[in-house]
Amino acid sequence: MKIALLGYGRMGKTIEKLAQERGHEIVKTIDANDDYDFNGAEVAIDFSVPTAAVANISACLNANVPVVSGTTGWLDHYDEMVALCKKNNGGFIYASNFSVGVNIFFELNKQLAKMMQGLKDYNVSMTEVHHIHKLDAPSGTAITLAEGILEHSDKTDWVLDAEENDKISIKAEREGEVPGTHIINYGSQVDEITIEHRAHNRNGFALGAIIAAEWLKDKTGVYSMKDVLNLS
Ligand SMILES: NC(=O)C1=CN([C@@H]2O[C@H](COP(=O)(O)OP(=O)(O)OC[C@H]3O[C@@H](n4cnc5c(N)ncnc54)[C@H](OP(=O)(O)O)[C@@H]3O)[C@@H](O)[C@H]2O)C=CC1
Ligand SMILES: O=C(O)C1=N[C@H](C(=O)O)C[C@H](O)C1
Repeated sequence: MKIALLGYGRMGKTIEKLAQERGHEIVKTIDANDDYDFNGAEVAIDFSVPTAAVANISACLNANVPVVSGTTGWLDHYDEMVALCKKNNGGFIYASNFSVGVNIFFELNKQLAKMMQGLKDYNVSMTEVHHIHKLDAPSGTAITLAEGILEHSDKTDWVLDAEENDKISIKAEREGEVPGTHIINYGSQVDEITIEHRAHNRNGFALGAIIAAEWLKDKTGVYSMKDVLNLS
């Protein structure tokens, strides 16, 4: 498969290595100020920066190149990208986290939220820990986890680095080179329940994005990682 990489940083380089090991060819890498010549790419993978994602995804869809995006921090514009994909009859997948482990954790989180619904003695909160270079907070994964809890909770929203009774408090910590840790806690006066996902490196995110690209290559439509992994 011929792949174009938008964003050639930590994730772009990890994806390049794993994609080549799977027999794929990186035909183009696009960083800031590079032109959008996709050089015959059959699929594009965008792991860039929050301010570039919309332009990058639009350029792919306008060039009829199916696009997998893992960039976080731009989701206010998600509906616009969905509309553009549909208008162009293109292919598009966004996921806040492409690792198989986190996608299972997303489902576990929803199941736990369902079980805790109505148990007023417990208060839910979340902590995410990432490397000091990360531009956005809270992480995209933390937002997806919060949305999963909100589906089964009396909480009305999430709030970053603050405590409000009717909101899920998300604490964002930045520490060294941590690849990504997400912790959900239900605490009461008598005990607490904690679930945690800890990435050991970036390979899980990268492999998931490549699997998504292999899956999307000949498809049109807007999909999620749940479709790719066939999670019920
Ligand atoms: N969904 C998921 O599974 C995961 C998502 N992410 C997300 O992916 C994104 C990238 O993460 P990471 O690789 O660690 O970040 P990096 O900062 O290492 O890489 C980002 C790259 O994008 C480049 N860039 C800047 N502007 C543009 C532009 N206009 N077009 C194309 N590229 C551009 C940067 O270049 P320069 O340095 O020259 O500015 C840099 O090379 C983040 O949003 C992160 O949150 C990360 C891991 C997993
Ligand atoms: O910036 C990162 O590194 C990561 N970003 C994603 C996010 O914001 O959730 C996924 C992963 O946690 C690593």
